[in-house]
Amino acid sequence: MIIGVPKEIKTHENRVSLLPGGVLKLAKHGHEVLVEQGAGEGSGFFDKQYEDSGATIMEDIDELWEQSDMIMKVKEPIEVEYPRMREGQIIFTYFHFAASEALTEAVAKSRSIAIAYETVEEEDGTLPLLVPMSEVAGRMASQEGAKFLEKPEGGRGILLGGIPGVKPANVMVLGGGIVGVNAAKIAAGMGGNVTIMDISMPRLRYLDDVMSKNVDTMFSNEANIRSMLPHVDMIIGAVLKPGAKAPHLITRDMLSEMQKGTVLVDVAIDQGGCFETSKPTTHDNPVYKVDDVVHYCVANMPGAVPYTSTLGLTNVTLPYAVSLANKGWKQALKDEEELQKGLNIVDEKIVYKPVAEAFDMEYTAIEEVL
Ligand SMILES: NC(=O)C1=CN([C@@H]2O[C@H](COP(=O)(O)OP(=O)(O)OC[C@H]3O[C@@H](n4cnc5c(N)ncnc54)[C@H](O)[C@@H]3O)[C@@H](O)[C@H]2O)C=CC1
Ligand SMILES: CC(=O)C(=O)O
Ligand SMILES: [Mg+2]
Repeated sequence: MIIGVPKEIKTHENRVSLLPGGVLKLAKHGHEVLVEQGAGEGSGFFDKQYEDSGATIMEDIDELWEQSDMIMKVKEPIEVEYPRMREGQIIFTYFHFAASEALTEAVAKSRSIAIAYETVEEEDGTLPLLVPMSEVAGRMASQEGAKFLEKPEGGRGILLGGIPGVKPANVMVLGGGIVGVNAAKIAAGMGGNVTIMDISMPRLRYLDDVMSKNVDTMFSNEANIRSMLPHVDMIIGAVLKPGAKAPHLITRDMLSEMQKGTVLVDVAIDQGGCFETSKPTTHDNPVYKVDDVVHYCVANMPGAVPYTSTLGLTNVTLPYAVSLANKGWKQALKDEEELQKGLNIVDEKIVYKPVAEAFDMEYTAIEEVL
C-alpha cells in the first residue's frame, strides 16, 4: 500500500502523523511511504531522517494525495484539502465530524473511507487514540487557564495557587475523564482549589480515591453547576459523549452569575464545545470575551507542544496504521472491533450514529458496508 503523510496546515499545528521510525516499520512490511517536504520539521523530525528510513519526500502535495491509498494526518482535512480526498482512499486522522456539517458533507461527497482516531474504542469504552492528546490538552488547560487569569491577559488577576494568607483560585472541571483528571492534577498541583463534576458515580468514586486533598468531587447537574458560578475563577470544559456534539453545560445566561474576568477553557470545543458561547479559536488568537468572561477555545491545543504530542500520538496510531496497510481496511476492521468503531463515513454513507444524528442525516449500519 502507498501511505501519504501531508504536512499539517491548520494554524500553529506542528504535529506530524508519522515518525521516521514509523516509516521504517511500514517499509519493513513492504509498504511505500510518501512524506511531504518539511512535514516533520515542526516536531523536530527532518526530511533526511524520513529519507534514511525509506520514505520518498514529495514536494507536490496534490501528487502525494493522488498517489496515496491511505492518508495519515493529525487534524481533520481543512477546506483546501477537500478536493484532494478521493474515492476509495483511506483517511486516518482526527475528524470530529459532529462539530462540522461542511466537513461531514465534503468527506461523504469524496467517497473516501474516513477512519476517525477519536472514535476508535476498546471494549471497556477507552478511546486509545484520543487518550494521549486528552492528557496533553488537560494538562495544558490548567496551564493556559492560569495564564489568562492574569490581569494583563484579561483575567480576574488571581494567582491560581494563592499565597500564604490569601486564598487560591477556585477551579471547576466539568467532566472527570482523561482531560478532566489531567487538568485537575495540574491545577491542584499549582495549589488551586479544584472541584471535578461528572455524571458517572463510579468515576467520581475513583477520583475521590486518587486525587489530592485540594480536589473535591460533585455530581454534575444544572443546580450544582449554578451553585458554583459566583465563586469560581476558572471553568474547564472536558465532557464527552463519543463522536457526538457536546452538551451545553454552561448557557449564555449563566455568564452573568460569574465574576468579571472568570476564565472558561473549553477543551470540548473540537466536539462543538460545552459552553453555549464557545466558538473555535486558534493558537494565534486563543481568547475572546463575552460579558467580561474570558473564553479560551483552541481546538488543537496539543499542536502547541508538538514534540510531546507527536510522540504521544504516533505511539498509539502506528500499530493501527500497520494493520490497515497490511490487511486493507475491510479486513482490518473485521478483525479488530476497536478499529471498526473508528469508521465514520465510507463511500458517502454515514456509519457512525452520533454523526448522522448531529445533522439529521441518513445512517447506515456498519454491517452493510463491511
Ligand atoms: N481542544 C483540544 O485540543 C482537545 C480536545 N479534546 C476533547 O476533550 C473532550 C474530553 O475528552 P476526554 O477527557 O478524552 O473524554 P472522556 O471520555 O475521557 O471523558 C469525558 C467525561 O465526561 C463525562 N460527562 C459526560 N456528560 C457529562 C455531563 N453532562 N456533566 C459532566 N460530565 C459529563 C463522562 O462521564 C466522562 O467521564 C473531547 O471532546 C475531546 O475530543 C481532547 C484532546 C484535545
Ligand atoms: C483530539 C484533538 O482534537 C487534537 O489532538 O487536536
Ligand atoms: Mg481538536
